[in-house]
Amino acid sequence: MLKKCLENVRKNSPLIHNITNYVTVNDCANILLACGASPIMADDINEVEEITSICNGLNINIGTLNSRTINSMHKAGWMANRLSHAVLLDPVGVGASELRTRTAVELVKNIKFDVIRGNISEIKTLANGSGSTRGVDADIRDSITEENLTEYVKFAKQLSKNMDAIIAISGVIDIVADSKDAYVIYNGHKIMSKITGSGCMLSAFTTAYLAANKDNKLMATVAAFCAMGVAGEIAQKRMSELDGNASFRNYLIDAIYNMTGEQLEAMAKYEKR
Ligand SMILES: Nc1ncnc2c1ncn2[C@@H]1O[C@H](COP(=O)(O)OP(=O)(O)O)[C@@H](O)[C@H]1O
Ligand SMILES: Cc1ncsc1CCOP(=O)(O)O
Ligand SMILES: [Mg+2]
Repeated sequence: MLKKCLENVRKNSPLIHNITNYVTVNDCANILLACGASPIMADDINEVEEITSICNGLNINIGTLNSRTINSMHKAGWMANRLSHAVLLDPVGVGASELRTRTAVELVKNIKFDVIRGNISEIKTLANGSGSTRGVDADIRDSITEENLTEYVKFAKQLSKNMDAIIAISGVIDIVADSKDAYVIYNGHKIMSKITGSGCMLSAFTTAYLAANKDNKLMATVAAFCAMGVAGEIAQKRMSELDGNASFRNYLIDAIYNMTGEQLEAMAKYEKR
């Protein structure tokens, strides 16, 4: 199943429209190319509907939100919904400011998202309308552990029901859930939290998996999460003595570029809950 999802991305080569932040925009473009998809970044109100129309998926990321792009996000989301394209929200830093929180809540209200992908603090904040935050990073006190996993799985399923979207939570342990089923993913490496953009890349990448696997969006999301975690493990193993987070970022993209379906199946560590 994971293999098929990966291969469908290479076969279908979906074009992904990204309205995203200016911090990690280049990494998002490169991870999409690495997996066999194509990126286009566009956020001007006068072109977003046209751009979305020629694409297969839309990735909305509020990382460097500004008043101009909020309207573009709504317009693009509306068009993507109308065309039944895959649509994903990454509520980066929601809770850090009133503008981010209000915008994320409004987006969820007005756009039908297939997947909402964030770290645990972002997802908790979105669920409650407020919450603890460390800017764009998760608050350590929110971490998903073996002890609270059952509780978080229940939370993710309930939130999926409330928001009518797959809830995809990343961190040391990842949870991907719809209202009925949840998958827990154990791949990844702690150095992934030492680069900016691992979450943004995962969101862009997941949008490509959704666009290429429209008949099973839950497993498409699980496959994307496993693949990103596996890539993190491969990239970390490749590091030598003088390598740091900059090399790791490149190795991560390389690992996605070179990943085979067989490798993904062999290295993926996930279970149904
Ligand atoms: N400590 C960790 N151990 C293993 N994987 C991690 C760790 N931290 C982050 N990851 C992985 O990094 C990717 C991005 O997740 P995360 O850091 O939660 O996103 P964000 O950058 O949006 O906060 C995911 O694939 C996640 O599984
Ligand atoms: C640092 C930063 N500031 C605004 S957006 C952004 C990038 C966040 O990327 P990620 O969520 O993938 O760590
Ligand atoms: Mg993030």
